[in-house]
Amino acid sequence: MSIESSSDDQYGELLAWGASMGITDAPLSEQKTHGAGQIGLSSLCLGHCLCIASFPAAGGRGLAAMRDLSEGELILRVPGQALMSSKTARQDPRLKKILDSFPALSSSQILTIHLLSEIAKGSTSQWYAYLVHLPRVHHTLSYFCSFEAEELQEDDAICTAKSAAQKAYADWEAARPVILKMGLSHRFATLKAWLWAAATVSSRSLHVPWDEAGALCPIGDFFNYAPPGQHEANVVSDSPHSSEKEQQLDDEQSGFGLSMRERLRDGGYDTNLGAYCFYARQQYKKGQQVLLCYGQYNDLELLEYYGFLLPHNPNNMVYLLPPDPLEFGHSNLGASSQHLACRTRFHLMANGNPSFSLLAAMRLSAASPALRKSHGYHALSGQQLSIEVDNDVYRWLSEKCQKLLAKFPTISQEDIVLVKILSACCDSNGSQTVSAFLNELSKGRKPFPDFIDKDLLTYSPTVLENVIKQLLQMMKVEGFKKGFSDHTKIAYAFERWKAAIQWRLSHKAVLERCIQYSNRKLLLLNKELLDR
Ligand SMILES: C[S@@+](CC[C@H](N)C(=O)[O-])C[C@H]1O[C@@H](n2cnc3c(N)ncnc32)[C@H](O)[C@@H]1O
Repeated sequence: MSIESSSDDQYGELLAWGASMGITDAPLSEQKTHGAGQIGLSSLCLGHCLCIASFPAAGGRGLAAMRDLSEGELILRVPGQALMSSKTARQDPRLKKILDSFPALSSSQILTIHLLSEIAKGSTSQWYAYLVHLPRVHHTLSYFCSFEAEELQEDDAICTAKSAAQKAYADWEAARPVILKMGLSHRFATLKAWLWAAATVSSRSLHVPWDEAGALCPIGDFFNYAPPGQHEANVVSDSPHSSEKEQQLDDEQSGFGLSMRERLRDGGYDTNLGAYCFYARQQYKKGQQVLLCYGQYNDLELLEYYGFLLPHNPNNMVYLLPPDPLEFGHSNLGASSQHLACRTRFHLMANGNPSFSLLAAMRLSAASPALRKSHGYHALSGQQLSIEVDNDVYRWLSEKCQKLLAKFPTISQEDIVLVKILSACCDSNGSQTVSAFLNELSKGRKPFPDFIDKDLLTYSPTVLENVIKQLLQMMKVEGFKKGFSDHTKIAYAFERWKAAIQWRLSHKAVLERCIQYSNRKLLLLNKELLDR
């Protein structure tokens, strides 16, 4: 972690602007009221308990604790007047007039247009000091080209990625007349500008009660993400008993849906204070990164809305439809059970265990009609119906996951090697080295230059051959060759490709864990049968 001190030139203007807007990390007791706005004591908005810092392994730029922070402490306030939302969009009389003649635009479209219009104003925008520090690049699913979407390798995920790109395109087409009517220069009306602005809104807006698109929150949007259940992520093991807490989360989520997400957020707009308030979700030591929970997301959602993946996401899941009773040679479920099937969510959790609802549905499907009628309620309360039924359930589950894994065009080892190569390419400073490597590959030579980890050679020749095939296939992708000499373009394309591979790897890992879990269950069940 490197702390970029608050007086650092790079953020000096932003921090001074923040203070002038009333943004502050000072305690409420140190707050002074000055005219209509609330101004912090300092000329800079950070420095009491937070500072901007760099965390290359956990989100890049973020906020660090400048002193020990205690759980629940109020650590940052961003007054309503500093936020950018559809409300402030309508405070611009020109934009308001045009927006009024396009009533079909969604809140997100309005916020995206507002962002583009403020950027077009340059230094005359009231948010200028904030806007110049927005990231230039995003890797959300809306940026994925068809090749990158297909590289997710799983039908639902591919469909999600393609839909995200299509939706971004459709949103742009509908918003373009507004942008043109605003008289913004052509570069603000391009699809490229739209994708960037929409991804900025998606990855940085925070929930506000008055608008479903949320609001852009200067300084508050420097917090990087930690998922709810982070602690469980650290203890995820393949032990069948490690899932109790996750099971609880799963059950609670099924029961309360969105309200669970609400509770897990550690910041929110406080109408009494008229400010977005952020609280420390745990104790932090001086220098530690202070994180925010944006909500509960699985890996695909993180990629879709925020453009990144966590190394271990305790909330990842693989959706899995339960078997039809016919697969066990039984008649169909009755109407009430079918109702259950429609209502509940079936998935494997990050540790590979089936969710409560999936297990219940599998047990009902595997039970004979007579057992289902007499003891079906046991399944609905999470209990075993019989050893034989569980035996069928876990055999089905293990085989199902093996079949799903076999459908993927690459195996996990190949994905791991590809990720290593792509990471090395992205991390390598020398664009020439990367280009030279790709050139050699395209000529049929298969070198592994120095910047690529030598331990790759410990993988089997078949794995390496398949990896080379994948790299060559990617190089044929339209548009890639055009950007061949542009290292930045290649690096971005590699980042997205790497994210797609990492996504499928974590998806496969859940299936692999489920196979191990089911097989362990089968061993235990067989032992129970023998002991009987
Ligand atoms: C609200 S911004 C957080 C601040 C951001 N790092 C910045 O430099 O402005 C959200 C974005 O930060 C990155 N990010 C946040 N948390 C992350 C994490 N735990 N790991 C990797 N990237 C993360 C993602 O790119 C995400 O879209």
